[in-house]
Amino acid sequence: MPAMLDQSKFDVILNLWALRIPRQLCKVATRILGGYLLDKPRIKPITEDPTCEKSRYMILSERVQNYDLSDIPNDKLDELRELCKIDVVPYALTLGYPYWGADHILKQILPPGAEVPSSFETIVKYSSHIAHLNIHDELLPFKDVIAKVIYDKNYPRIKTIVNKVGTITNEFRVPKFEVLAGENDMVTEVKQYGSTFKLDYGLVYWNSRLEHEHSRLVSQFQAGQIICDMFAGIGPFAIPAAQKGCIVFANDLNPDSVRYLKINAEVNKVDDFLRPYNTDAREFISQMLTVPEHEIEVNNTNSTPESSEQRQQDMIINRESKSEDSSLTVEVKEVPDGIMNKLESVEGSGRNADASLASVKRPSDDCQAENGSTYGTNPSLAGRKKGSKNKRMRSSEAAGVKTWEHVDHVIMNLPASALQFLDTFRGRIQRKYWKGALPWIHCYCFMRANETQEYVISEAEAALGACIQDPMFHRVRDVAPNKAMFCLSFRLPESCFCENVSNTG
Ligand SMILES: C[S@@+](CC[C@H](N)C(=O)[O-])C[C@H]1O[C@@H](n2cnc3c(N)ncnc32)[C@H](O)[C@@H]1O
Repeated sequence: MPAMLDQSKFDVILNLWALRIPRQLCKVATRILGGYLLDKPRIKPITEDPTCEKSRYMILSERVQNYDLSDIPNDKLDELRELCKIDVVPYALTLGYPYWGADHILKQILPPGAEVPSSFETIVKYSSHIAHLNIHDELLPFKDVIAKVIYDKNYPRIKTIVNKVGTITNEFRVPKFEVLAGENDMVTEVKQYGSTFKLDYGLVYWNSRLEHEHSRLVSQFQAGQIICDMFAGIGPFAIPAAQKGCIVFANDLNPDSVRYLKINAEVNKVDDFLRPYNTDAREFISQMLTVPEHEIEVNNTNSTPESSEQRQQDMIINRESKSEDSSLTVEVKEVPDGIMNKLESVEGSGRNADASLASVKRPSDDCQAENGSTYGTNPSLAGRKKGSKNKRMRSSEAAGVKTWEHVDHVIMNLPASALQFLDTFRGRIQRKYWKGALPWIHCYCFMRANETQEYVISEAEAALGACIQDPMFHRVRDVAPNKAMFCLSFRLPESCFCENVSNTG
């Protein structure tokens, strides 16, 4: 319900002077009176003359206080008198509710000293938006009037005003909202860089303030790499990664998030590059990294252990059968050149560890040949060629990918508890089947003012049961005065291979 607001309370009446000037001379008179005309935002100093069609009122500024215009220099008045007869009239200007900004009005409504809710998160909805307020407890009695003012002052850009109710306690990280003003419609559409996201703001997690972080992390991925997103939400990492040509396995426990994730994959035309899952993150990683029974059987019937030559042969056969199956095709975007970052340069050193794969053609090999730099680590996708414009591919890129053989990056954006999920990697990967370097883990976490990076690393190491080499911290944003969100990136330690740990979970 719209709050009652006596708008006349905000009227301020300015008693000014105006000059009645023939309409056709207003332009010249404006030049002469420069600095002495009314100068207020959104108010025109030239207005209708209610008594005559052929003339206009030129409203003088507050500094002109006298009827005899003695506040205006004589040379200006002389010039004006040469132009026409000067006719001075009193002019009362009312600055009312429509004139004032939300900040000015709220300052008058709220108790003295109260912090005026000046900023709010805006969720874009084509041309209109949802404004998400975070009204502090002491201002809750004023929530309706605050919402009404913000609505009035931002309509039609903003069509719905919501306030977060209570703290987020549910595992899906979805805040509870109450609609305070405007349409009760939480389904919206957001654009971030080149991606479009549909979502129901009342059912799924969304935070526009992470836009830069989504883009920062995805900028470190290369086309053809395999990405696992354990807490994908509606896809703000997964969709842009797939748009870049990565093969993305994206999971979320919230069925509504997964519903929108699928919609967004379609909207952005990347459903061939993204496979959605709706399960617990531990179960998801288990599915991704555990070698399936049938693979083990196939492997056991062949000579055991599989030789590196056989593995290479398998991959070449895989690749050939992929390219033969061209009945369903999609177009693949060209991969931008010249992307080389810190992660990749570190990656280059680890990748060569698996020399047995050296002769298998990889996307990275193509890059190497062209740039002399080393990208990517994805033997499963051998044959995807950087820069091969409009190359015809199988319709589902994710279909043939064996994630227990290789994953390049794992994203863990559940800052409140992601560190505790790291135990799921303990002894999960079988060295015998794994190809190339171990994945990069990007684990989001909160750090309070009294906590240190060393503390966070010790938590991560305790969960992993392994020592982390060269951890990298990136400060994402401050979430409270004493609390910041970080991204901890590191290469999964070799000691996480299942042969090395007792807990093979
Ligand atoms: C902080 S949000 C991040 C969403 C998205 N990655 C983003 O950056 O906007 C965390 C997500 O994890 C999901 N989630 C919470 N617990 C989970 C679990 N045990 N397994 C899988 N997903 C979970 C929530 O539903 C939520 O969508």
